[in-house]
Amino acid sequence: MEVASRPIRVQSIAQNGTAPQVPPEYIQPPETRPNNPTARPANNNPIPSIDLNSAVRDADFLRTEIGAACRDWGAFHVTNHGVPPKLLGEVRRVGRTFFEACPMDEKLRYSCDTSGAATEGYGSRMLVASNDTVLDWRDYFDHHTLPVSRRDPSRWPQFPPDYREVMVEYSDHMKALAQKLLGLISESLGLPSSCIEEAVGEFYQNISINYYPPCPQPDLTLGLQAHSDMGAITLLIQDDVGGLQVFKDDEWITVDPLSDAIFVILSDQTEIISNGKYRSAQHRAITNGSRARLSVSTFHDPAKTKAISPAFEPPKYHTAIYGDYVLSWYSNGPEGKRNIDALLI
Ligand SMILES: O=C(O)CCC(=O)C(=O)O
Ligand SMILES: [Fe+2]
Repeated sequence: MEVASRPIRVQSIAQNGTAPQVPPEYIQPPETRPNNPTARPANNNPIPSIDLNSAVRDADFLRTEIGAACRDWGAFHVTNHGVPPKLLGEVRRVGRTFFEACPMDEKLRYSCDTSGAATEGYGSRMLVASNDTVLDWRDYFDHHTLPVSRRDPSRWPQFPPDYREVMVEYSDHMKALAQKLLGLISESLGLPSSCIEEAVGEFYQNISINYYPPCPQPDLTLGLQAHSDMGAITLLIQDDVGGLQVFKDDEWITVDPLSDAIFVILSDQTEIISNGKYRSAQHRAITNGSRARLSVSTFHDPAKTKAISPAFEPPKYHTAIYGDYVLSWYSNGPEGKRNIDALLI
C-alpha cells in the first residue's frame, strides 16, 4: 500500500486490480468526457500526411501543402522526414521498458520535484493548476535535452542500459527536423526560411515520454486534458494503441497511429509569430480500457527570457516574454486556448 508521503503514480492505481472504478479525482465532468458527441473517428476527416522527400517533391507544392495543413489543422503527419524508423522504434522500446520492466521503487528514485512546474524526471501531475483540477490518467518521464548545457543524462533512467544513448540520439534528430519544419513553415508564410527559428532563438528542447496505463473507465477519464502546447513546435510519436485527438471545427478527431510517421503540432509561439495566420492545435489524449499506451512528445521552446512577437503588421497579439507566458499557463491551467487568447489585441 502507498504511504502518504510517497508519490502515487497512475500505473500503481491501474495495477491495483481490486479497483474496477477510477478514484473520483480522475473523473471528468460530462462536458469534457471523451464520449461527448463532439468526438468522432478520423476516417471522416483525415488529418494531412505530408511527404518531405525533397528529391521527389516540387518545393512550391510542398510549401503549399504545409501552409494548408498549418492553416486548417495546426497539425499534420510527416513521412520521409529523415529520422531513421529504427530510432523511432528504439525510443518507444526504451520508454516502454522503463515503465513496464523497472520496479516502482526504482522508478520513484527519478521522481520529479513536485514544488516546481515541469521539472525533469518521473511524474504524474504536469498540468495541475489547482486542487480542483481533474487529474490526467497519465504518468510521464520528462527529459531536459537542449541546449546541451541543460542535458544531464545521469538524471535519466539507466535501464534499459541503452536508454540514455537512445535519448541523446533522438534529441539531436528531433532538433534537426524541427529546424527543417520551421524553415518550411516560414517559407509557406512568404517569410525568409530562417524567420521563425530566429524569432524563437536557441531551442529549449524537452522530451516527455507519456505512459497511459489501461483505464477501467475510459468513458469518464482523459489521459491528458485538452490543451495547446506552449512553445514553438512539438514532434510526437505514438505506439499502435492510439488515443491522440485534435480539435477541429468543433469536433475531436482521432489521430491514426502511423508507425514510421512523425506527428507535428504547431504550438502557441508559432501562432503568435505567424500573427494568427496559423493556429496552434488543441489536442488531448483519451484512455484505453485494455491496453497501456505510450507516446513521446518533443517540445521546442524559446528561452524563458525571449520576447516573442508577430512577424507581420499590424500585430494581432501582444509581445510576451516567454517565461511570463509559461507562468500564466501553469497558474491558470491549459483550459483549451485561454492563455493565448489573452494575448490577442
Ligand atoms: O499522448 C499524446 O498523444 C499527447 C501528448 C501531449 O499532448 C503532450 O505531451 O503535450
Ligand atoms: Fe500536447
